Amino acid sequence: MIKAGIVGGTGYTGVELLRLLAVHPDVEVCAITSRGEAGRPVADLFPNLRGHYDLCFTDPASGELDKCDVVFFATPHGVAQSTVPGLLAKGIKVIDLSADFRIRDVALWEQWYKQPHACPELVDEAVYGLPELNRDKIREARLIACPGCYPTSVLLGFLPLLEQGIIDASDLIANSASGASGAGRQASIGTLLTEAGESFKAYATAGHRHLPEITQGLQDIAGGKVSVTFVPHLLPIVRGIHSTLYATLSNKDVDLQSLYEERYRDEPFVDVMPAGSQPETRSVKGGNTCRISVFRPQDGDKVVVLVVEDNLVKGASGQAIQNMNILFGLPENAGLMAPALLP
Ligand SMILES: NC(=O)C1=CN([C@@H]2O[C@H](COP(=O)(O)OP(=O)(O)OC[C@H]3O[C@@H](n4cnc5c(N)ncnc54)[C@H](OP(=O)(O)O)[C@@H]3O)[C@@H](O)[C@H]2O)C=CC1
Ligand SMILES: CC(=O)N[C@@H](CCC(=O)OP(=O)(O)O)C(=O)O
Repeated sequence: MIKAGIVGGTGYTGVELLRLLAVHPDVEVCAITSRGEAGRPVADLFPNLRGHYDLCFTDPASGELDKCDVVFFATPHGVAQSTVPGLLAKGIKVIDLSADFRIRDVALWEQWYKQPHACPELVDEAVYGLPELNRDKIREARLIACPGCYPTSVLLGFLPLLEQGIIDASDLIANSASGASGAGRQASIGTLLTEAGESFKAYATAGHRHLPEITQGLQDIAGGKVSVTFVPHLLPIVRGIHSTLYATLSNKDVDLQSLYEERYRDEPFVDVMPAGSQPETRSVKGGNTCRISVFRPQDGDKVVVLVVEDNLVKGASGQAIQNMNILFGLPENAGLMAPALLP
């Protein structure tokens, strides 16, 4: 039985990890931290977990994490990097849901995240936790940097086209939208029902911190320079990411549907939908599956890729558990097989 710890247990990705791990056959959660709720039973704060956990929150500095085999960081940026070196030195594996170790160019990370990096020496060692791209490296990792929810959708959507080199990589467009839970439980006023409800808007249009992560990932896939325009939007829903991706085909003779079906045929959590499908976020709510459909409107030279995922599952906690399964040699879908919740 793998002993898991969670730092940041009172947040949305933290409680999502608890929900998913509650039914994981090979994992026992033995520590979950909160600075403000230490001593309080987890199920007090999250009644959906009653009957599943007898655990109480502990302070992050309590030392409880030392008895874990793996620790998940479900914390804001800048938190994991101050604790990770000590955990790794004790032989504990780390799976970080924050952006602390995703961007290899530390100066670029510091520019976008507006803080000095506390352990730049670990950035090059960290493995970017997108299984569909890095499964073999994840298997051997000590430190895994889970992708952001938007980057997960954009990278999986563009991946087959860039791998085959059949699009102009100098002019990619990613129009993405997220449910309000993407901002986290301690979010700003902007995601309150009274503010976000019955409305739809773009944000960070001048530049979002996912741009360098998305660019790095697309360039890793393409093996060369990529230029992408990324515009996030806020949806008046709780969960869900919808990305609409645009590119110009440099080769119009490729059967796009077959290309996507072939590339993702053996991927347990990428569903290439039948030609002409319109993926909906409600079809992935609570599940770890990312659904994709691809179009070439009017048989022209543009390709449009539609991608949906649950930002808290494939976009965060589900993908983190998928990475843990790979890391510990477990069935990759262990604890992740429940279908999405619909309606
Ligand atoms: N929400 C989403 O859809 C996604 C989020 N992410 C990333 O995952 C991480 C967590 O996000 P999310 O769950 O939404 O965030 P929340 O704001 O919901 O939760 C943050 C958690 O971190 C804890 N925390 C805050 N500061 C510290 C600290 N200094 N030391 C220890 N714990 C701390 C808080 O616990 P307490 O105050 O009780 O100690 C809280 O439980 C973030 O980096 C986010 O960017 C990634 C993909 C998707
Ligand atoms: C709606 C909303 O606010 N979404 C968040 C995305 C959260 C996420 O993906 O987490 P990382 O910051 O770890 O990448 C945002 O735009 O910042």
